[in-house]
Amino acid sequence: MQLAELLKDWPCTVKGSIREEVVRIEDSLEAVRPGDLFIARKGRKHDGKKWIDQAIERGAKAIVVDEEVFFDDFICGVPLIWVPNILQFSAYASAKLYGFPSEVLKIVAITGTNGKTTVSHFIGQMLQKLNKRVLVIGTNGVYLNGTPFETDIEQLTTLQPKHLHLLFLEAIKQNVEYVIMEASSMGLATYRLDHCDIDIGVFLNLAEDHIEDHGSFEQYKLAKQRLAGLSQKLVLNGDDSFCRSVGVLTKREKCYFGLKGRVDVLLQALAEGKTESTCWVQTAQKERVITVPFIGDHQRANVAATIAVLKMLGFSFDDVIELIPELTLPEGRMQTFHSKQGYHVIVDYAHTADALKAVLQTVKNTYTRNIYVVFSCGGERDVAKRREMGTVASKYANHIILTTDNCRSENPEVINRQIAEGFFATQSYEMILAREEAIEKALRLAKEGDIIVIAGKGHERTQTIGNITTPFSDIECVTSLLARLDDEKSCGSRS
Ligand SMILES: CC(=O)N[C@H]1[C@@H](OP(=O)(O)OP(=O)(O)OC[C@H]2O[C@@H](n3ccc(=O)[nH]c3=O)[C@H](O)[C@@H]2O)O[C@H](CO)[C@@H](O)[C@@H]1O[C@H](C)C(=O)N[C@@H](C)C(=O)N[C@H](CCC(=O)O)C(=O)O
Ligand SMILES: Nc1ncnc2c1ncn2[C@@H]1O[C@H](COP(=O)(O)OP(=O)(O)OP(=O)(O)O)[C@@H](O)[C@H]1O
Repeated sequence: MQLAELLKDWPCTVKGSIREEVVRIEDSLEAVRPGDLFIARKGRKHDGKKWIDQAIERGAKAIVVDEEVFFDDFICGVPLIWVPNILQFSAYASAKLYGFPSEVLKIVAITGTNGKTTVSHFIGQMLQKLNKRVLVIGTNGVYLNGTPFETDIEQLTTLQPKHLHLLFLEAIKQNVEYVIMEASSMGLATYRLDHCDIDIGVFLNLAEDHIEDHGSFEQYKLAKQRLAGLSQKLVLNGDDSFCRSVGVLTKREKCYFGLKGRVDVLLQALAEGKTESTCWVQTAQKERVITVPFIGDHQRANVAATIAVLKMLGFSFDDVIELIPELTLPEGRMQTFHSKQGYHVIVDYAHTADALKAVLQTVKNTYTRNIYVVFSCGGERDVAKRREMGTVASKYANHIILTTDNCRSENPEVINRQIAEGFFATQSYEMILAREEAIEKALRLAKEGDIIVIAGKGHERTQTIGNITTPFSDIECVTSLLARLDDEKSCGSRS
C-alpha cells in the first residue's frame, strides 16, 4: 500500500516521499524484511530509534518515530514519519495495511482477571461442535478447530497488532468464521485490540493483579474497561460489581450471566437437587438454569459466560445446552491425576489469590481428606499478591510445600518468605526449592483420599531461574512421578 493511502486519515508529519509502497509493519529489528514500514518505538527496555540505520539496511521502506524533537533533527535515506501515539498508530496501520480483516470475521474478545483461557476454549469447543470453523488465540497459544496452529509470532496472551491482523488474514484463508481471543489488560492498555472489529466483548471478573504493570488498580480497571468501547455487544458477569458497573456505563446491547443473581431460580434448582452444578444465564427475553459437568463455582461461572456468548452469537439455547456435557477444560486447568495408592493430584494454573481460592475452595467442598498445596510466586512482578496467596493457601491446606515458580532474577527463598508472611500461625509448611523434589515430597506424604494441588504453572513447559529458562512441566513431572511411585509401592507390597 502506498504511504499516502496508509497515512491519509491519521495525524502525522512526514519528511520524504509519501509515494513509497510498504508491504508489512514491523517494530522488531530482527524481523525486518524488504518493503517494511519500521516502527522505531521507545519501550520499557529499548529505544527502537537506535535500530533505524540497521532497519534501513535490512530493506525498511519508511520509518515511524514517536518523538517530535528527534524527528526535527534526524535525517535518513527513506521517508520519516512522526506520529503522536505510536502504539495507537501501529494498531491502526496494521489493521488498514492488511485491509481490516477483522470486519470479515465474527470476533469475541474476553477479558477478566481469571478464566479467560478457559472460557475461550469452551466457546471454541462449542462452535466446533456446531460445525463452525474457529480460531482461538490466547495464553495457551493459537488453535484452529481445537488443533494447535503453528506460528512463529511472539507468544503473548493478546497478540500485537502487527501479528494479529496477519493472523486474521490467514484465518480467512482457512475459511475460519469465528475468532475467540483473550483480551489481557496489558494488551488493552497498549492498544493492541484497537481497530479490531469486535462483535462481543466479555467481562468475566476483576481482582487485584498486574497492578505493578499498570501502576495502580484504577489504571488496571481502566485498561480492562477499554474493551467495552471496542465491542459492539457485551456479555457481563452479573455477580461481579466491576462487570455490572461496565454494564451501567454503556448503552450497548448486553447479556448477563452469573451464579448468585436470582435466589428464586437457585432455590428451584436446590429443590431439584442441582445446586452443585447450576448456573443462570439471563438475557432480555428469558432465563435458564443449566447443569454443568465441572466442580467449582468458578467453572460454573465460566460455563454460564460461554452459554451467554453463544446465545448472543445467535445460537439457540437448546442447541447450546445439549453440548455442555461434552465440554472439557483446557490443559493445566484442574487437570486431575489419580494415584493407584488412592490419592489425587490436581495441576492448576492458579497464580492469583482469587484463582487459588477458587480451586482450594472447590477441593475443600468436594473432598474430605488432607489437602497438600505445592506452589510459589513468579519473580519481578506483583509482590503484593504473595502474602495474599499465602493466606488463601493457609486457609485451606493441611500442609504447604513452598517451591520455585519462575523466580527470574529474585531469590525464591525471599519470595517464599513473603508468601509465608500470610500464613496463619499454626500453618504446617516446609520449603523445597527444586520444584520436582517438592512435588515428589507431596506425593510421598499423601495417603488414600488425600488431595495434592500443584498450583501456578498449569500448562507451562518452562521454568525461568535467573535469566535461564529450562524445560519443566508440572504435568510431565506428575505423570512420571506417579508411574515411579506407584511402581515402587507395588514392588514394595510384593516383596
Ligand atoms: C508491557 C508490554 O506489553 N511489553 C511488551 C513490549 O515491551 P516494550 O514496549 O517495553 O518494548 P521493549 O522490549 O523495550 O522494545 C522496544 C522496541 O524495540 C524493539 N526491539 C527490542 C529488543 C531487540 O532486541 N530488538 C528490537 O527490535 C521491540 O520490538 C520494540 O519495538 O513489546 C515487546 C516486544 O514486542 C514485548 O516483548 C513486551 O512484552 C513482554 C514479553 C511482556 O511480558 N508482556 C506482558 C506484560 C504482556 O503483555 N502480558 C499480557 C498478559 C498479562 C495480562 O493478563 O495482562 C499479554 O497479553 O501477553
Ligand atoms: N471464573 C474464574 N474465577 C476465578 N478463578 C478462575 C476462574 N476461571 C479459572 N480460574 C482459576 O484461574 C486459573 C487460570 O485460568 P485461565 O487460564 O482460564 O485464566 P486466564 O484469565 O486466562 O489467566 P491468565 O490471564 O493468567 O492467562 C485456573 O487455573 C483457575 O485456578
